[in-house]
Amino acid sequence: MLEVNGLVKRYGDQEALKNISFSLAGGEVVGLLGPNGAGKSTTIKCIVGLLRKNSGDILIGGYDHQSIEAKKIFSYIPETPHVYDLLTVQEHLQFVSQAYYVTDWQLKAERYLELYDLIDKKDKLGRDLSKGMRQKVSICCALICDPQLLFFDEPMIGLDPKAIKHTKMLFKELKEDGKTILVSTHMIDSVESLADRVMIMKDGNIVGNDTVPNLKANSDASLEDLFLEMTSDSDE
Ligand SMILES: Nc1ncnc2c1ncn2[C@@H]1O[C@H](COP(=O)(O)OP(=O)(O)OP(=O)(O)O)[C@@H](O)[C@H]1O
Repeated sequence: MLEVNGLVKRYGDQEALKNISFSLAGGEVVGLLGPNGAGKSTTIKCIVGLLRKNSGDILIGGYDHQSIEAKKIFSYIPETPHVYDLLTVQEHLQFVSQAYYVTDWQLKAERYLELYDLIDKKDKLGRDLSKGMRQKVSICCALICDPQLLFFDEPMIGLDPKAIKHTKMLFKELKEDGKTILVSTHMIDSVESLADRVMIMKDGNIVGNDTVPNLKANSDASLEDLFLEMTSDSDE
């Protein structure tokens, strides 16, 4: 479903991604972990085409990631949600649905709006939404087009406990439906319970890429301890 080969991204002189390669099979849920500045958001932004890569190949569903065919397959939930100031919550869902030719969007919209306590906010304009509400709208817009592949960049940030609970539930549902998910997060516990595999980044490299049981093999350490060990600087 996703193939990343030799991805390099530089910001000026700084090499934020140092030739990384990985793939996601269809139906896999993969957690992307790493300390602040490790390169998680840069990786996701390069894949979804928001940042121009310096080199490397990225294929989504076998298509170049910049192609329309690839863009039909995935949704992206950014770290910082962007909404349209002058569209209401309901209009966001209608707009995305029409762009993606979703026919039964009203029913789906109702379900997601209800799940995220947005029913009574559906006529509120984007510019009047709180950060958490914007994040909820962003998630609802991504889900309504029923993508095969989803990229979540720290989806829980800004959400209230109820929304976090429902988002975890949605992850389970998406996994059961065979969706492929790459989720960047600092919530190690959630990754441990939901992800088939974990990729750990440090300084623009992938320093760990395996299932949680394999990463833990021959060790009594928790995933959190392993993460801290793999991402520590040797002089610490
Ligand atoms: N627009 C930018 N211009 C210059 N450098 C950038 C830019 N965006 C990110 N970087 C740098 O690239 C590196 C990777 O940043 P990135 O945002 O991908 O990390 P991250 O793993 O997502 O971090 P966090 O957990 O804090 O969100 C960091 O050193 C960061 O300072």
